[in-house]
Amino acid sequence: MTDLFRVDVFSAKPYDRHFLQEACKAAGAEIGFVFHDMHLTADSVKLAEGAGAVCAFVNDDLSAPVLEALDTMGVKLVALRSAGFNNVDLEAAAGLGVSICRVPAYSPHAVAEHAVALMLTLNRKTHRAYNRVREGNFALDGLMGFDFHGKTVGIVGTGLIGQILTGILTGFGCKVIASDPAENPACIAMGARYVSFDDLIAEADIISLQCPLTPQTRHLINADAVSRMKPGVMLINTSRGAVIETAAVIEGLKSSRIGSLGLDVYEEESELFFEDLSNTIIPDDLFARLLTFPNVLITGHQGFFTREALAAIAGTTVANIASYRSTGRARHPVEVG
Ligand SMILES: NC(=O)c1ccc[n+]([C@@H]2O[C@H](COP(=O)([O-])OP(=O)(O)OC[C@H]3O[C@@H](n4cnc5c(N)ncnc54)[C@H](O)[C@@H]3O)[C@@H](O)[C@H]2O)c1
Repeated sequence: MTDLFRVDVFSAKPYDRHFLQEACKAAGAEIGFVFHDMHLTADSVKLAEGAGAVCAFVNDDLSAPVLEALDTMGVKLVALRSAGFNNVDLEAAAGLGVSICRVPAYSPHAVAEHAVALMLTLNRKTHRAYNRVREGNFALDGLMGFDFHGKTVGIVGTGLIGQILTGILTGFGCKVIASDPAENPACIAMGARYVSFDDLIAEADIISLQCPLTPQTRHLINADAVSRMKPGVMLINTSRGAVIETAAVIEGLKSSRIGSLGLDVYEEESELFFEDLSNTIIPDDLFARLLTFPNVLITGHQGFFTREALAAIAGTTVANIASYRSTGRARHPVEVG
């Protein structure tokens, strides 16, 4: 056997194993993956002893203590299988000389289409209709929706995903307004109008969050923002959980200021998502409260979960690692600033 570069993959699900091994084979990369089901944490990091790199996902802990432990073990590369990198202490990584890389784009279509799935389901209540019809209940009471055509959709963050979402929604005949510190000409060309965040939340019938989690966007949707939204607004979050302050949207739902809420991400999701907890008691009371609302639809961070996206994530991850091995620099590094 040739000299394989050992990469320890944390939070590894069967689909991660499959797609990473396929990508490795396709690229002819000399990588030996070691898969761990558990998250990367200050406790589990010791499993990476002897590895050349670790490969991590959205709920893995890459805070300073974990990075220091990796550095002490001689692990100098963290390959993220995600676009977002809010779970990494970049300053600490830079100080230690631990390289971080990510998958900047895999399938923005996957996430944009999932946001639309949440919107359409909440609006036309197909999740409730499915159950009713199976029980022989063909009554329509409570299932009334509205036409998307002509409605104003506010997209917060018009990068790769926000741009695809703009195209889909303008195709529906929606008016798209957007807020983003960097205007995207492709969105303007499709008819989007840039406004301030304050104007967006006041004008939109549907608000969709597509920005990264940063210190500026943490709890962007707080009690004050909710109080300035249109009564009955639909709020969709497929970005990162902590862009929304959960307690504030619960109050917004109770007062009916928020008419419906679709979440693919949740601020405390690392304790919940990606695991089968159906035989356990969920200790998170805010999450449990969200589940009681008929107008709330939650999916467990599955926006990225398409065949095309998983193949692209694995392909870019393998390319990042191979490039780091041959040149000392990953193909898509994440750097401070
Ligand atoms: N649910 C999922 O499975 C899933 C999958 C992939 C990505 N995501 C999330 O979606 C986010 C967006 O992904 P992307 O590929 O479109 O990223 P991107 O970097 O292409 O676009 C992000 C956009 O947000 C803008 N932005 C930054 N700060 C902002 C602010 N304060 N207000 C408004 N806009 C702001 C940026 O200027 C940029 O245009 C990722 O950061 C990630 O957190 C979720």
